[in-house]
Amino acid sequence: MNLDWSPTTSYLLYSCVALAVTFLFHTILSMKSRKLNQPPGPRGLSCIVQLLRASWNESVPELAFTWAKTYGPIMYFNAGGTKFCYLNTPELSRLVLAGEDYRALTSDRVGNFVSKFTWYDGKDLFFTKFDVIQRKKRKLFHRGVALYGDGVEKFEAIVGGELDLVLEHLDKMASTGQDVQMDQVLSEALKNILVILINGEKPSCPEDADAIVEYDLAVNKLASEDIHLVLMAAPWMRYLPGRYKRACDKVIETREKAERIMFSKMKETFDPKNLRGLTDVFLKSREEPGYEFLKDDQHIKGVLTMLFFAAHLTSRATLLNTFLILLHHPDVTANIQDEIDRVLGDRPAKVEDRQIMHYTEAVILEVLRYTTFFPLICIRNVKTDLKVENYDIPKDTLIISNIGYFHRDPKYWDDPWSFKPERFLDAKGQILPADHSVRKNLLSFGIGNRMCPGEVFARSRVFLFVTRILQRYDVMPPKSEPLVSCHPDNRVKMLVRQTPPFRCQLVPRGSPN
Ligand code: HEM
Repeated sequence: MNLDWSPTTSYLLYSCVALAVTFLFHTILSMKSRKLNQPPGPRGLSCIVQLLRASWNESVPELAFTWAKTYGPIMYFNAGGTKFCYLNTPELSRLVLAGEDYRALTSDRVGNFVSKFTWYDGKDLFFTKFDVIQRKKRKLFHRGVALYGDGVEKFEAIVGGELDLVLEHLDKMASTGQDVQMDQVLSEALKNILVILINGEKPSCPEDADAIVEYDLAVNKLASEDIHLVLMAAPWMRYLPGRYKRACDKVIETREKAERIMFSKMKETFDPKNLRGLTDVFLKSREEPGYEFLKDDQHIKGVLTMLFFAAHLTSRATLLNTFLILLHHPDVTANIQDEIDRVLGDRPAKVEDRQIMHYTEAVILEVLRYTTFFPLICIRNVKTDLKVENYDIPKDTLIISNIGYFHRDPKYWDDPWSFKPERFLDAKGQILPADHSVRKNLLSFGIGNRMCPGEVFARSRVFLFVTRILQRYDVMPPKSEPLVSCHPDNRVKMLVRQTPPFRCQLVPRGSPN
C-alpha cells in the first residue's frame, strides 16, 4: 500500500493525535471528581470519540438528542476538561435557570474562546458574568430599543419602511410571473432593520450591510460546534494551518470594517442632542455616573457587534422558516389570511394587533417550537457546587438547556414532529396565556435573568412581515423547482440553523390564476 504523507495528511494526523491526547488528559484529571454523585451521562473515551465525531459533522445537537433519550432528564459529561450538564426537560430548565434557590448561582456566563477572541476578552453582553456592568449594558439595550410608547411607533415606521421596499421588489418579481428567491429578498430587509436599530440610519450603501453580515457569518462559523468545541479544549489549534486558523483569521479580517460602520463612523458624527440609535445611546451614557466603563471603546464595539450576532441569524431563521412552513401548509396560510381580512382589512398591522390576532401569534410560536433552530441554549456557568435532584453538579460546570430535545418530546407535545399551531390556542381560538403549562414548556428565548432581551423585538418584527406579505399575496410552491422540505432536519448546520435557499410563487390576492 502506498501511503501518501502529504502536508495535509500529516497535519490532520498531528491534529487528531494532539486533540485526542488533550481531551484524554483532561478526562483523566476529571476522574478524581467521580466520587461525587454526578448525573448519568457518557464517560471516558467513548464520550470523547462521539463528541469529536459529532463536532466534526456539526451534529452535536443530534448527539445531545440521542444522549437525552439514553440518560434521561439530566445528564453530565466532561469534554476535554470542560464540564457540561444538559437539562433535558422544561421543568429542570425552569428550576435550575430561574428557580428561586438556583438563579443567583446560574445567571453567569463565562467567556469562551469565541468571546475572548472576538469581543476583546469578553467585553460583549452575552458571554459575561451577570455583574453590574452586564446589567447596565442590558438596561441600555432596553433604553435604545425602547419598544414602548413612542418607541413602538418608531419601530413600526422603520419596519414599515423596509416592508414597503420589500413589497415593491416583490411586486416587480411577481409581475414577471417568475419564482421569487424568498430568502434573498427577506434577508436584505432584515439586516437593514438591524443596522437601523444600531446606527439609527440605513446603511449608506448595500456593501456596508453586507460587510456586517460577512463579519457575523465569520463569528458564527467560529462559534459553531465543530470549531469552538475544539478551540475551547485546544486554543493552540488556531495557530496551525487548517480550518481553525482559517476561522479565526476570517473574524479578524472582517471585524475592522464592521466596527468602522457600527461604531467609528457613528462616533465621528455623534451629537448628544440627537440620538440616532443604539450606538449613540451607548456613546451618550458614558458621560453618566456609573457608566464610565463605556469610555473604553471596546465595551461599546463588543456590545454592538455581539448584538448583530444575537439578532441577525435568529431573526432570519424565524422569518424564513415561517414562510417555508406556510408553503407546505396552505390551510394554515388561509387561516392567517382570514384573520388578516377580519381584523385588519386593508390597513397594515400594528404591533398592538398581536394581542388580537391570536391565530397568527400561535403560528409564530409553533414555528419556534417545531423548528427549534437554536437547539442548545442558555450556556450558563455554575457559580458554586450545586445539588440538583440529589445529583452533584460541580462548580464551573456549563449548564445547557436542551430545547432541541424537549421541544420535540412527545411527553410535552402531542405529535411533536407535526406542525400544529392549534396547540397554542384554547377551545375559543384564543392564544394560551404565557403562564399556561403548554407555553411554559416553550423556551426558545431562554429563561431567568439572562433571558433574551430581544424577544419582543424579534416576535413583533416577524408578525409585521408575515401579516403584510400575506395581506398582499398568496404564497405558493415554485414552478421552477421542487419545493424545499420544511422538516427541521433539512437545515444548514451552524450554531443557529438556517433554511436552505428556497423559491416560491407570489400571486397577488384576488387575481385570477
Ligand atoms: C427569534 C429570534 C431570537 C431567538 C430565538 C433568541 C434566543 C436567545 C436565547 C436562547 C438567548 C439566551 C437566553 C438565556 O440564556 O436564557 C438569547 C440571548 C440574547 N439575545 Fe436573543 N434571540 C432572538 C432574537 C434576538 C434579537 C432580535 C436581539 C436583539 C435585538 C437579541 C438579543 C439578545 C441578547 C443581547 C442576548 C444576551 C442576553 C444576556 O446574556 O443577558 N436576540 N437570545
